[in-house]
Amino acid sequence: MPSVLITGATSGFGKAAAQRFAKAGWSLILTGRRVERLKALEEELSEQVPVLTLALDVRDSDAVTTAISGLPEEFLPLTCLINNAGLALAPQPAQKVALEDWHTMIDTNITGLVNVTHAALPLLLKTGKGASILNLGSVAGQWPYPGGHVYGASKAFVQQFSYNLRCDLLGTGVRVTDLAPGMAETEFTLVRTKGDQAASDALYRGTTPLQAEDIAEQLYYLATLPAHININRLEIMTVRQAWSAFAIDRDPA
Ligand SMILES: NC(=O)C1=CN([C@@H]2O[C@H](COP(=O)(O)OP(=O)(O)OC[C@H]3O[C@@H](n4cnc5c(N)ncnc54)[C@H](OP(=O)(O)O)[C@@H]3O)[C@@H](O)[C@H]2O)C=CC1
Ligand SMILES: O=CCS(=O)(=O)O
Repeated sequence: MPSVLITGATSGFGKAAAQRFAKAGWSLILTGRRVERLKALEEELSEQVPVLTLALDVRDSDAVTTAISGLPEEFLPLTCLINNAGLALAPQPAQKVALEDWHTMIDTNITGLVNVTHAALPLLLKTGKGASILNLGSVAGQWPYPGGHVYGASKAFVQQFSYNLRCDLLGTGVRVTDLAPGMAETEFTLVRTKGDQAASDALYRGTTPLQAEDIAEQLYYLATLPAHININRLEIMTVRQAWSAFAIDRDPA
């Protein structure tokens, strides 16, 4: 039975991915900080497949290394790592943002992802052919927009780190993908606005955002491709989202 390690499984893409991989019979290693949610997910899915939950903050490199290096034999070999835990904060312009918010995004989206990858690499290399690292990037990593500042930059890191990993893992059979979604309705905007439910509802109202299940389906597709195929980057948007024109600063008329 293949096993998948999913960071940020307590909500959104991570939770939907746990449900999707469980449906296909994969063993699940699920992480996140919210213990109650992990417990609820374990209760829901352990009737279908073996589930191991690890209450982890991905920013804590010692905790990450200890947990992943000590995975029980029952959950090995590790076939897929989904580096999903992440967040955006402070949608205001850069000049109005608290430095702490920038640090939180860097510590989570960059350092956290690197911590988990470093700890899981020995296990994935042991699995070799057919193993995958699926990194949650974002359209924000490629396309700038107002208020994107450190969030977009952190996702650009995810893309380049994914590509560079590909170079080093050549010959090992381990695949790496930067999965880059556009607007998707999860708790993402609630977190970004520090709990402003009205702002979150307003963003998704009157359109058709991607749903967590859409991304989970892509993750499952990527993890189960024939072992000789590596999709380097997969950018995915709702058909109701596209780019916009350059902004121009003009003199008053
Ligand atoms: N929704 C969107 O529009 C898009 C989202 N993304 C990316 O997809 C990923 C998932 O986002 P999404 O599902 O939408 O958002 P959610 O807010 O719904 O889920 C985020 C998950 O990340 C976990 N997480 C956050 N910080 C930490 C931390 N320090 N340690 C461990 N886990 C953490 C949360 O768990 P807990 O709080 O329990 O720790 C939660 O399970 C993120 O990387 C995001 O940047 C990319 C493109 C589009
Ligand atoms: O990564 C999230 C999608 S967006 O808010 O940057 O469009």
